[in-house]
This record gives sequence, structure tokens and C-alpha cells, in this order.
Amino acid sequence: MTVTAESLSPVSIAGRPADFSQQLMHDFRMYGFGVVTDHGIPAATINAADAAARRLFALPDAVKRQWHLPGTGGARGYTPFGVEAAKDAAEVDQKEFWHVGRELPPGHRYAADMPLNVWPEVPGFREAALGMFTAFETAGARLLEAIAIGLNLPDAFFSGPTRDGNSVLRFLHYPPQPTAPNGIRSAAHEDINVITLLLGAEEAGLELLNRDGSWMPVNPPEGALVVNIGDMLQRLTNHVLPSTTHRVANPVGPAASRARYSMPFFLHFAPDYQIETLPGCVTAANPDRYPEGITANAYLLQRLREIRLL
Ligand SMILES: O=C(O)CCC(=O)C(=O)O
Ligand SMILES: [Fe+2]
Repeated sequence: MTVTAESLSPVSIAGRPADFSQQLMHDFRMYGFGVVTDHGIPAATINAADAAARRLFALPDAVKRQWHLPGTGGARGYTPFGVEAAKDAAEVDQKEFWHVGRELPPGHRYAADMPLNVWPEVPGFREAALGMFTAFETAGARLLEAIAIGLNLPDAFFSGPTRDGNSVLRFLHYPPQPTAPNGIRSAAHEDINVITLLLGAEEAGLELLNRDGSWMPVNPPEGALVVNIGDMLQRLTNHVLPSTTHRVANPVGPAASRARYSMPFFLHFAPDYQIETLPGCVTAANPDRYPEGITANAYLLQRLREIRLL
């Protein structure tokens, strides 16, 4: 298997979205991924969330399993080792995780599609997780503005479709696997959502599948955000922005004896948003691949079945 030496150059998003849009869009079009610095998420927010996640995963298995809700698609609370498998994968992934969703006011019209959060008995967890959720949303809105500009759409194009969206914050823990260097922590997959914002990926292992079939390490600098395009945005853009296959490989060397803790934020559309190909993404060379629209919620349920979460 080939691994290329290329890697993504970090893009600063300190300025106005119109200023960083072009550079970011280049990487999104080419790789489906971008590495972002100056993302504005406070270090204190990240550290509090990271510490809360570590306290949670350090609890005994039997304690964590009381917050596992089988049959709910793992949408909230705890998912133990051995449940999630990538689409069509034979093996389950070597990971446990916890999902936090949006807190909706009682009686909200999306309540049926967005279950209530479950909270573990870990002091400060709820505050830390919700602080992280909000910070990811703010950064995500800036990124989506840059994407809208890059697609020649109005700057605020995504703000309506993602308002009260079904986004999920995932805390992930992969235990050390010192005897399985080059093994797989998370099998090759694509993300289902609009865009994913990932923190905590500095530890080696995250790789994306290049167009030439080689695996390319993502290697973000300390504190940088990894951003990737999900299936919903790929579908909306008629594959102009690709949802790139990625995986987490078990690192070799000393890192194989370390655990990995990462935090992806899966930014979603509102459940009733109708995903219909953007006319500006259809050309003679790239005809409309999805003449039928689908709601974000119907699409999500279809994909969750494929990854065995439903
Ligand atoms: O752990 C990581 O760095 C990436 C995880 C990932 O790709 C996912 O959960 O979808
Ligand atoms: Fe992923």
C-alpha cells in the first residue's frame, strides 16, 4: 500500500470568509479535506471538553454501559467497543464514543428527530460538552460562509438550512494497541453529514484516500482543526466537493502504546431540509447525479442503517 509524502498546508481563517475562501476551496475540491488554523475556538473550551471526555472514558465499562441506548442509532450517550462498523466492513472499529446533540427547547418542531441528550455522572461534563458544541457551531458557520462564497452562492446560503440542525459532537477514545502497529482504529469510511470539524487529530493515524488510490496522512499542527466534506454536501454539490474516504490507522512506534482521544463535530442540516442538487454545480460534463431530492433526515436514516447504527 502506498502512502504519499504530500500533506495539506494549514489555512488561516482569521480574516473574512471572502479572504480565505479560495485557498480552502482548493483543498476541499482536491482532497475533500482542509486543515484550518486561527479557528477561534478557545483553548480553554477545548481543554475542558478533552478533560471531561478523558474522565468519562476512564470509568468502568459497566458504569458507561448504563448510558448506552441500544436501538437508538447511537445518536446520544455512550456507544461501547464493538458496535460501529464502517459501511461494508467485516470488522468493527476499535473505539468507544459518546454523542452529544443539540439541546432544543421543549416542544420544538424537530424534537421527534433529535432525541434528548443523556448525561453521564461526570462532574462538569455537560457544561464542557455544550460549550464545545457551541464553539464548533460558530467555527462551522464561518467555514460554511467561505464554502457558500466559493460556490458562488449568497454568503448566508447555509445559515437557514443548518439552523437548529441535527449536528452531533462525538467524543472518541481509541485505546492503545501496542501489538497491532499498522492495524486499523477506524476503518475506511465517509462522513454522512454536511461538514465535519475535527479536533485532537494531532496524534498520527488519520489518513485520507487520494484520487490516485494512495493514503495520505493528514498531520495537522498542534491545535489545528481538520475539516472535511460529508456525503450531504457532496450530494448537494453534485460531487463538486467530494466526501473523501478516510480512516484512522494504528500508529507505529511509541505512539502505538498511546491512546487516541479525538473530537469530531458532525455538522448537519436541519432534519426537514430538502437536499436538492445546486443548479450551479451541474454542467454538461457533470450532469445532475441526483434528480430526486431527499430530506436530510431521510438521508441520515438510510446511511445509519448502512453503518449498523440502526
Ligand atoms: O478519530 C479521528 O481522528 C477521526 C474520526 C472519524 O473519522 C469519525 O469519527 O468519523
Ligand atoms: Fe470520519
